[in-house]
Amino acid sequence: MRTPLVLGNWKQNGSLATIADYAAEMAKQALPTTVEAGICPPALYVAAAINALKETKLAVGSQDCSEYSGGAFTGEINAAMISDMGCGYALVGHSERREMFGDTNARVADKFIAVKATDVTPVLCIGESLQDRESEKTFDVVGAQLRAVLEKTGEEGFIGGVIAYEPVWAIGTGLTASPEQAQEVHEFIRGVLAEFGETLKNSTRLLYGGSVNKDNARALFEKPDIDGGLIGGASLKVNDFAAVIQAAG
Ligand SMILES: O=C(CO)COP(=O)(O)O
Repeated sequence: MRTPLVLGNWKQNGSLATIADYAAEMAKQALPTTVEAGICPPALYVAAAINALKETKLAVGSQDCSEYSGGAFTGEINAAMISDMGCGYALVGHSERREMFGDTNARVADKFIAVKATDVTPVLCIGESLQDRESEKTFDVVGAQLRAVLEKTGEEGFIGGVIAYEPVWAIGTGLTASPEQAQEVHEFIRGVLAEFGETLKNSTRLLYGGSVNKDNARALFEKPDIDGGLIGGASLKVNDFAAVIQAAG
């Protein structure tokens, strides 16, 4: 049995004031006890978010993690620091990092391994572009992104990690993959995991991300290989995010 997981990725949004309001409103929401949930605010606000969300069910995560363990890497934050602050999760390989900040498959694998070496759960983000999908390369691209990590970690080194499938064409566009399109790729991902071990295949939680909102979440989460979501825009509004978490229960 895989516990559903819903994470909000705030990207470069939020402030001390919005975090305080958000936490106060979230504390009033009845969230299902059967769902794990959290938000990933900008790194600078992790401490404030952890403190503000104490009275809620929400954990806090990091949006990225350095592949290096420490030293002269200006601007970077390592896995030990993310753990030290009390984060439950760290995203690695988000498409915005891959596209705009040069995160290659090899670097993302090293980031995953760095997070996995701590008590923080790594969330490996993978997904194809519109061009990939139109040229029928979805499985090639997603498979290569996933294998780049699995070939370095093996089953043992991956177990406990989470995968978020986020088709790039569905991120922030309002174009959601249909539940059938998402399920098809999730089933493919589980097939790749099976090449590395049955336990890995059965235990790994697979999240869908890309324009998930309170209206489309339930149909996506009902699919057999979709174990929750990674939510961008809709995670910034308490009522919307709470409804998405409820849809996973
Ligand atoms: O990139 C995403 C989450 O990481 C998805 O963003 P949206 O939900 O805003 O499309």
